[in-house]
Formats: sequence, structure tokens, C-alpha cells
Amino acid sequence: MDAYFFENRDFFANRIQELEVLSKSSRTVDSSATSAEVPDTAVCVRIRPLTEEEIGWDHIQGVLRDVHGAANIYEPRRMINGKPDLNRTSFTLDHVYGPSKNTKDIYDDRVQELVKWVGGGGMSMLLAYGQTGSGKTFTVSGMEKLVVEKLMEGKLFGKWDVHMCIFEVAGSNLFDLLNERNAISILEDPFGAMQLVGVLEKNPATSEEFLSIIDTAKELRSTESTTKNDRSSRSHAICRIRVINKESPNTPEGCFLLVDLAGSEASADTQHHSRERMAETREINKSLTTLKDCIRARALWSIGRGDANQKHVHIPFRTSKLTQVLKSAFDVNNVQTCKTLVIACINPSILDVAHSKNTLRYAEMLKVPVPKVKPRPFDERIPTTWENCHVQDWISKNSGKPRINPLLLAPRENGLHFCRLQEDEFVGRALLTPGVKPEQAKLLYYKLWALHIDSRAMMNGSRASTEPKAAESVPKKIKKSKLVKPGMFFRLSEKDVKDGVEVVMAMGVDTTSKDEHNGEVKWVCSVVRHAADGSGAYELFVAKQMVIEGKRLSDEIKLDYDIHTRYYLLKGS
Ligand SMILES: Nc1ncnc2c1ncn2[C@@H]1O[C@H](COP(=O)(O)OP(=O)(O)OP(=O)(O)O)[C@@H](O)[C@H]1O
Repeated sequence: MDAYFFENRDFFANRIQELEVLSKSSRTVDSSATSAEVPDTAVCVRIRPLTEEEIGWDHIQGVLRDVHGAANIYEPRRMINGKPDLNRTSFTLDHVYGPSKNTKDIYDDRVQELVKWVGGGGMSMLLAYGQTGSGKTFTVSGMEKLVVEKLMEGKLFGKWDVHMCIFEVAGSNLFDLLNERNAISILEDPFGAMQLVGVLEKNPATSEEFLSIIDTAKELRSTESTTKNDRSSRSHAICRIRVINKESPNTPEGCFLLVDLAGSEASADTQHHSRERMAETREINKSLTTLKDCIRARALWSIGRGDANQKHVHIPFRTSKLTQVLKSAFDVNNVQTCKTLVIACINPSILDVAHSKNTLRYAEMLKVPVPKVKPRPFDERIPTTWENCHVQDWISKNSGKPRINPLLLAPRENGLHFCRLQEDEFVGRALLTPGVKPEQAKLLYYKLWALHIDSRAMMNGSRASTEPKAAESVPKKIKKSKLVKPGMFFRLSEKDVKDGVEVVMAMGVDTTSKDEHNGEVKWVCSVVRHAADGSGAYELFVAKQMVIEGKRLSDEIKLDYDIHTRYYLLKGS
């Protein structure tokens, strides 16, 4: 096709221009991708400019961002009558950045919020995917520098201790790029976390030192010639940045993973290479497929999060070394929620459009369609139903004196996003209002959480009332009161609440009082109270007990013990 393209270069260049003008007035998106963003996972496209070399070779741009924000791919073809023609395919993802956008533009738009998330003790992951020579390394190394500069600047909720390691995953081997490519191994610890054994972590004091480390690692990256790029990377490079807030020791450690994936070469590109090289390509493709499966499965889980009836989601991270290393980002049991940004990098040359199409198809597959559910109407007792105006109103009414400026605390967030702010970010934003003390900000945070947790209990309750009554599914011979079992938690009805105790855990049948009440079973119950820190979690007081009639224990609530906080949390919260 290359020779045919050059013979008809001017036709193709003019026709693309004509079609782009036409696309301004019409909208023909062939993609099945939905524009709704999956919670915590965004998939964007970056179309790099043609390089000087490509311009010198007379290439033209075959992938363009149109005015509607879609990526249009123009594929040259020869019709049966021998005349040239073009096929156009459009892809819509969460955002398409054209060649005029630089790395800082993308950082400001998408990555700085991931840095803030890490600053609040969360986890973020940025992945650059694409064919060789499409700009993955350019994008990731640019982002690494911007992330480190931001963290070292000291303006993000305090001072940070920043630790960085950079390593590569080549097949099933791991090599340290900050320690002369020494081999590293991974081990799963008893808590299920993957630990890197033998990796050298650096902790320089200035951003300049960090930047020189990033450059050194880039040089050490294992490279081998491909038909596309003389310095094509045949391994995945991972930069892990751990941040520890020096001023707030209670904030959990944040983690940012920046991943420069190996080039997604098609088998056609490897046909002139050695057997070893072809096996390497197969291994890379397998790891990229597993990565896609893990991202999709994690996104699926994320969509259903909070639904008490959520089904088990299998995340196949054990299938490849790459996904084993990244396990914490997919692990649904990880206490840190991971925000993921995938940047599909595109070489815009018309001679590479077949590869670009594959890249965009892969990117599309990472998007899980978000079910179109009718949003729950506004309810002031349920923060997740609030629009931004309700959030701001709530802040104004509940923040005490001095009033916390709602425009600084929640400039854009709706209720769902507001509840997802981590404590440090919440407090950091609240402190931007002059005169506000950290205690006041924390109190407001806990107040929101108490409301959020209560609203979830309320919603679970109303869902349960629409489901078949438990008694209907109980075999006739078992009496309802017998359904109370030791270890179950119950919410007491208003008239049974005593000394502020609203929740109890059934310990065992009270044998001493059974006869006095015509055989009615009574239970010894332990007191469960909201934790003193105001987080909305629950604490069990085994030694504080009450005796309650079995028939009063009818409103069961499901609480899970959280080994990290030693509190009980409402299931699904
Ligand atoms: N946004 C951009 N603006 C200007 N030049 C770019 C841009 N993106 C990439 N380039 C240039 O394109 C070339 C290929 O980029 P890069 O090495 O980052 O590709 P890659 O996808 O990492 O390739 P490989 O998988 O082979 O490592 C480089 O010369 C790079 O400087």
C-alpha cells in the first residue's frame, strides 16, 4: 500500500481535508463506545504530531481529531476499478488530544487530579499504550517529571517524603533500572500484597535529582531494533512513586504507578525477526490482553460498587508478570481505591493507520459500558443524590463558624464525588478558607460520612422492603425468632433505643429469663456504637450488654470487621 499511497498522495491529502470539512456538519461515529465515564477509569487518546522525519518522507496525517472530539482514522484503499478511496472510522473515548496539545495540557486536564488523589493517601495509575514509535515514552517520561515537580513543590497538603523506583518487566523477568538492571523478584506477602524484592528505591531531596534519575532509567531501558523504531522498547517500564506525608502521619501512604507499556507490535511486524523475537512479541501481546481483562474487570466492579448484591468479579492478574506487579491497582480488596488513566498513543501517519485502528479498538475495549440507570431523585438525607448546588448549600449550613467557603471546598463536585474526597484533600481544601482550623474541617468531614453511612443503611433497608419477605423463604418449621444467630447485628426500633444504643450484636440466648416470658426467647446482646472519631464506622463493646426480646431483633444490618481500622463498617460502604 505504501507505493500506492505515494502515487496518489495528493488525492488522499485533498480528500481527507474534504471529509474533515464535511464531518463538521455531520456526526457519524461508528464506534460503539459510550461517552459515559466509568468511575475511576478514564481512557484517552493522544495523537502525536508527525515527526520531522515523517514530514520529510512526505507522509500525511491520517488520524485527526475532529471538531466533535472524536478521533477519525482515514485508511487509504484501492477500489475494484483501481481508483483510490478512503475509509473513515471514528472513535469516541473519554477525550482525544490532538497534535497541538502538549504533555502539560494533558497533565492539567487529567493527571493533576490523580496526583492530588495520591497526596490524600490514594493510589493512581497512568498507562501509555500504543504501537512502537507512537509517543508512549515521550508521554510517560514527560508526566513523570511533572508529577515529581508537583509533589516536590510542597504546596500539596504539606511536605512529602517521595520514594521512587523504576524497573522493567521483560517477559517474566524484572530488572531494576535504577540499579544497573539487577534482577528483581516479586513475592506475595501474607496479606496478598505483591512485594518487590531487591529493588532499589531512591529518595532524593530535590526535584532536579529526581529528574536526573528518570533520565538515567530511560537510558537503561532495554531496546532492540524493530521495523518501526530504532530504539523501540520491548519491555514494560514501570515507575512507582510512593509518597508519605511528613506533616500528617495518620494519612496513609499514597502510590502512583506510571507505566510505559511495550509497543503493541502486530505479528506482521515481526515476520522478519528471529524466533526469539516473535516469542517475545507473543508474550507482550499476552500481557497486554491480560492487562485489558484486568482493567475491564476492575471497572465492572467499580460500576457495581456499593450495590449490596454485587456479584463476584474475577480479576485474572496472575496470568502475566505485568499484571502481577500491578495487582494492587486492580485488587478490589485493597483499601486504597485506584484511579486509572489510560492514554492510547497514536502515530498519525497515514501509513500507520492499520496499527492506529488496533490501538483505538484496544482502547475502546477498556471502556465498560455504564448501565443507564435512572438517577435517584434528590433527597437531602442521601448525599449521593446531591447536585453541586446542594453540596454547596450543605457546606454553608453545616460548616460552623467561620463558614467554610463552599466554592473552595467543592467547586464542581456533585454529592457522589464529594463523598469520595479523601480526608486529607477535604481538609486541605477546607483550610483554604481563612480562619478555618483543621478540627473544624475534620468535623465537617465526619459529619458528611455519618450522613453518607446512614443514607446507605436507609437505602439498603428500603431495597430489602421491596424484596420478598425473609419469612416467605424460611422453611415452615423454623420460627422466625430462631433466625437470630450469635454474631448477627440488629438495629433497634426507636422505642427500644436506650442510652443512645441503636445497634447491638446478638451474643447468645439468655437462659435465665426464658420462663418468665411465656417461653419467649430473650437474647444477651452487646452494645455497638458509632466510633468516637465520627467517621461513621461502628465499634463493638463486648462487655456492655443488654437483654432484648428475640422478637425485637428483626431489623438485621450487615457489618463487616475491617482489620485495618479495627472497626465495623456497613457492608458495601
Ligand atoms: N507529542 C509529541 N510531540 C512531539 N514529538 C513526539 C511526541 N510524541 C512522540 N514524539 C516523538 O516521536 C518519536 C517516538 O516517540 P517514543 O519513543 O515516545 O515512542 P514509543 O511509543 O515510546 O515507542 P517505543 O514503543 O518503540 O518505545 C520520538 O522521536 C519522540 O520524540
